[in-house]
Amino acid sequence: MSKRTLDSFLLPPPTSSSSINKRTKRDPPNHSPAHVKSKSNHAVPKSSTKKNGNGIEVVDLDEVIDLDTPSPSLSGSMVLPDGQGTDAALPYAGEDENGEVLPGEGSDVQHPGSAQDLRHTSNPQLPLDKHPNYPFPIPHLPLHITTSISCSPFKTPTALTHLPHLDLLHYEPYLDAKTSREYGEFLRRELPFYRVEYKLTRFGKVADIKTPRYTTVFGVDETSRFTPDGGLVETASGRPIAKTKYKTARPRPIPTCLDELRKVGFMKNPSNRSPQLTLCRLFHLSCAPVAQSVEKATGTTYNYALVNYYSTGSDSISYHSDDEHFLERQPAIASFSFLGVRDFLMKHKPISGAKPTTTTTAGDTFPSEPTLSEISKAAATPLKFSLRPGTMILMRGPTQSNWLHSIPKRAGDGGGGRINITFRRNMTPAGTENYYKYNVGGGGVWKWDEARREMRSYS
Ligand SMILES: O=C(O)CCC(=O)C(=O)O
Ligand SMILES: [Fe+2]
Repeated sequence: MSKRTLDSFLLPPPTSSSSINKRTKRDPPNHSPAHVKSKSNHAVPKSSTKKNGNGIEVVDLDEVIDLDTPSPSLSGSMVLPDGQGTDAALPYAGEDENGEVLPGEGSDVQHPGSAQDLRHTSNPQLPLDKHPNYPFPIPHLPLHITTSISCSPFKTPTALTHLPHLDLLHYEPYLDAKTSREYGEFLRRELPFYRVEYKLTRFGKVADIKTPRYTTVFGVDETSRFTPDGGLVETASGRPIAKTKYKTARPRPIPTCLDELRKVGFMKNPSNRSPQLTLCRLFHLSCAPVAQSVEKATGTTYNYALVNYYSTGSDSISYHSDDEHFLERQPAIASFSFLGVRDFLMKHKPISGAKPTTTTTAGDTFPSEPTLSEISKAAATPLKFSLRPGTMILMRGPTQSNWLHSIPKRAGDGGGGRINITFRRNMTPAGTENYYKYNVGGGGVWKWDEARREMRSYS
């Protein structure tokens, strides 16, 4: 989420329909996998519509989506990535600020969190990465998790296109239960998280915003994409980026992150600006296998991964849409859930004005052009998904520009904490700034304490 998306929640939605449903040359060449089960043009069964505690009608999609679809046989239908079998994680020691590889052994690093020996998380065949200015060993994603991810998706997705401007693939699940649990635990245990605070000026008043969840982000830059070997970056070919100010495809410095690291003593040598590369490495090792799998499954490329951790039921994200100008025109956003189960609500933005034409990415057409009353119904009747571990939702086509989504607060511990990763394709430097500002930005540094099973503050 970003300030802009928060604004788009607080402000009345745009009334012009001119920005809706026009496909441009920049749109990704989405394809619909042949095995997608379509729920397009099907009315939602009445029995799935219930009133929630506030008397608002909610369509419970768990009763609409067929959860019992047999999985593709792992020998017959698995999606094998190119180069499968070559482990994503190679021995690596970090880099200096010029991108030179640093020696991996002999570091005299003192670990503020040294009680945590993270060795068990690593692929036993590979040495741990270290970096003199980052206090934790940099683990490799265990090989069995990488291998299992490369055999995903585990189930065929259901396409939901039965409501105006909705174009969504629902993988229930995308990763099998064991892989989901181990991967979710790996991400929670190994990634640095932030509790971002920022000021928001609205109508002349400045509000102090405290983001009600833990966040972290990994991106390469807007000209690049994840690489199969978990290495640094590879410039995307054939995609001209107008006015890019970056000459080389390298991870960006993350000044706010560096300041935080310095403040809390993560950096022993402040003149060395390399920790961000180390963190990029960590993210790359963690996320690249999933990014590659989902690129293959959905025919879209990604260059950013945003991670949310909802530690209790009080952590949440309010209604917003991810339709910022720095994403592609009709962005495809792949959203994964791990560990605790939380509700995901979606509702159509209230639209006034001319009727838009609707064609879904899957090529289906809404049976008739949606009427204003169909749109208002979709705006007044939220859809509810229970996001279970391993689930993936791909929101694409006109969905982001027309629908809002949220993870509401709920009583209790939020299922023991939930991890969410969204993969996105950022097109401009402004997107990079935005992502780092609102997902790393100001506010404290946190890391999971495995012994106490809670987030630990390093601020
Ligand atoms: O946690 C989720 O499933 C949603 C996260 C989200 O909407 C976002 O990060 O923009
Ligand atoms: Fe979102």
